[in-house]
Amino acid sequence: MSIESSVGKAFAPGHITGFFEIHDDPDPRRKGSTGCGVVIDGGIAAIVTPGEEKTEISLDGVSVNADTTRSLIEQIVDLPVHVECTSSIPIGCGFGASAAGALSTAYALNDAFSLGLTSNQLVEAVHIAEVSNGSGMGDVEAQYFGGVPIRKVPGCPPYGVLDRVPSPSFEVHCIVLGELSTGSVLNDGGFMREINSAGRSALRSLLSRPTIANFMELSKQFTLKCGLASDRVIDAIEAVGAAGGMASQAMLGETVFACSDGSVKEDVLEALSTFAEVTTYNVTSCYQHPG
Ligand SMILES: Nc1ncnc2c1ncn2[C@@H]1O[C@H](COP(=O)(O)OP(=O)(O)O)[C@@H](O)[C@H]1O
Ligand SMILES: CC(C)(COP(=O)(O)O)[C@@H](O)C(=O)O
Repeated sequence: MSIESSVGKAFAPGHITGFFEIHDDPDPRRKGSTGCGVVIDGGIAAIVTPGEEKTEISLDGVSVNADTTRSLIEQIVDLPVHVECTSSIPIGCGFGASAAGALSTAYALNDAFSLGLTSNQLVEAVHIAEVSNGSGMGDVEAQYFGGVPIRKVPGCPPYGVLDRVPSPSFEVHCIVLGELSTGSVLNDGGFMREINSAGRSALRSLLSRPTIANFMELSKQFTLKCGLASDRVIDAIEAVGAAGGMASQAMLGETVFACSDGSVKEDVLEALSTFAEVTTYNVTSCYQHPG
């Protein structure tokens, strides 16, 4: 395919982190987070074409800086490109949008320009872009792994080690109450001490009982311990609990995510909808119930 006619298209899913711990390292490939979250069917789609004088990125039709995506592009191509992103997740609200935007762009560039890179190589480039911009620490590994990824060892392949909470597909219901900048939290030493100690003990407990119910409970305890939750986030989490469901804060966002047994789903949706509009996503996981 000639450069003039190259078009690449790809989609990458969002990832909601329930709890995490940051591990520093001078090597960006080894720096990252451990923790657990859910990969959802909403995410970011990218269409890539050759650019003219300079690289241009748009998000839902508006021209954006998109520093993480820009650093990713600079690592894998040396010509200007045009990237059109379309998002079905909120940006800056704990859905891993920066990683989803860069990962979909990476796949689309690989396709458009026949770069011949493997998935692991693309994930590595996105991971380096995320870590060096401070926009995420482990979302991209989770997004490429799918389901309910447990990040046991930080970093991109071959350093990071992942596993999954085994579960059939299920729904998560989300409300967004505001934005929270990932960078500002990661740079706050006070928050990070609480986060790291709470994240470490949550991972240990999850590995001794890897179920969705335990993941939700540990995520809630993490939220309460690390001191990031606003009163409204805590009120919404409690309202879901009172309706018979389980909820926690999406890290790092002013967002609440919830799941429930089918029997109380309507009550959980009603409780959440008193705070904000509810969006439901699907989490595809390891296996199906036989019926
Ligand atoms: N391709 C992209 N699509 C959407 N947002 C992107 C993209 N690349 C970088 N970003 C940036 O990512 C930032 C949001 O990331 P962050 O604050 O980590 O929140 P989250 O990842 O939870 O959405 C936004 O400022 C946005 O401009
Ligand atoms: C929690 C966070 C550090 C940030 O997540 P987000 O705000 O969604 O980019 C994530 O990247 C992780 O490593 O778990």
